[in-house]
Amino acid sequence: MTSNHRAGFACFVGRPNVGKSTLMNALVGTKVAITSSKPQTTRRAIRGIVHRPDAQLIIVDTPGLHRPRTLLGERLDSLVLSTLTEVDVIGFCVPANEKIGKGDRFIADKLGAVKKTPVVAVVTKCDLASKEQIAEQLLALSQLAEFAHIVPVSSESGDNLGPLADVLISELPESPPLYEGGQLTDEPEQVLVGELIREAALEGVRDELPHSIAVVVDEMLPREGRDDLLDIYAHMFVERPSQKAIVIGHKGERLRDVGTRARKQIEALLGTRVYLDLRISVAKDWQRDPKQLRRLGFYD
Ligand SMILES: Nc1nc2c(ncn2[C@@H]2O[C@H](COP(=O)(O)OP(=O)(O)OP(=O)(O)O)[C@@H](O)[C@H]2O)c(=O)[nH]1
Repeated sequence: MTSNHRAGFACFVGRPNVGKSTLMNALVGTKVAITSSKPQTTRRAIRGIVHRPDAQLIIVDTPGLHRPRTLLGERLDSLVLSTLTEVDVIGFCVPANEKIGKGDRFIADKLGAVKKTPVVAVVTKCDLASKEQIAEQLLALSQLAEFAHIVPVSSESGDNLGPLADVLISELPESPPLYEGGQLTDEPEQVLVGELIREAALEGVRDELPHSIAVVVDEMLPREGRDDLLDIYAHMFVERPSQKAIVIGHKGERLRDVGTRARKQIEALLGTRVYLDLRISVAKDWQRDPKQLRRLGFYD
């Protein structure tokens, strides 16, 4: 590995419907490569990873930025702001075919407060705008705030996605890859869902059981007759009965809590309501059994 390999986290913000999800998917491609993560990595839901020989760009989800009308809205906002300070670069998305409005200005103001994180303005949906419109939008953005870069793209045609990745990567710190490469999966969602459950289960007990929890997602299927609800059946494995007791907690309270937190993260990731059936079993000494390890999704 070369010494100037870069790796880090990016997130995309912007009004609803400006093309954030489409852009993230276009950058990452259809397949998501995730295997075991190294412990220092983010707690946020991972949308995908751009793997290149020279860099690893990890794109995380941000909860929506809203104009706060309620206290809850304000709390949500501070959550968003804390996410923004945890990433290495922020992509601020504005569509090429709509004039900059109040909503965009509100978000730009918020981003201005996140001094430490560089912001790249991304003009999305350029295939829907004329050259003049795109030029106007670039100018309007340059007058709106101080951006590290301004990049016009189209997720639809793929125009300029490579240069956008270059620019985002240029803002990442020098670092070896944070996630193991290799192992492409056809079931990225299933793998991601397993990661989210494991993260939720580890929260608060990381010191006691750092590497002793594995998660297998057995099945993910839409509830019959409903298109807005996904049933997920997952299994957590620990190595010993004493660890099972820790994860379950007093009267099952902790396990319920893990389920609720994981479910919320999964819903945010998949954009659908989720029913999560989460079981826990003891798989004796799974860490020492290579076959079990592979089955549980560990490739180290
Ligand atoms: N023509 C065109 N349409 C696009 C492009 N990017 C996104 N869209 C469309 O714009 C709409 C909104 O895109 P999303 O990616 O869902 O937008 P979003 O910002 O993630 O929306 P929220 O999840 O509501 O925040 C969808 O209908 C996309 O198909 C693009 O580059 N060109």
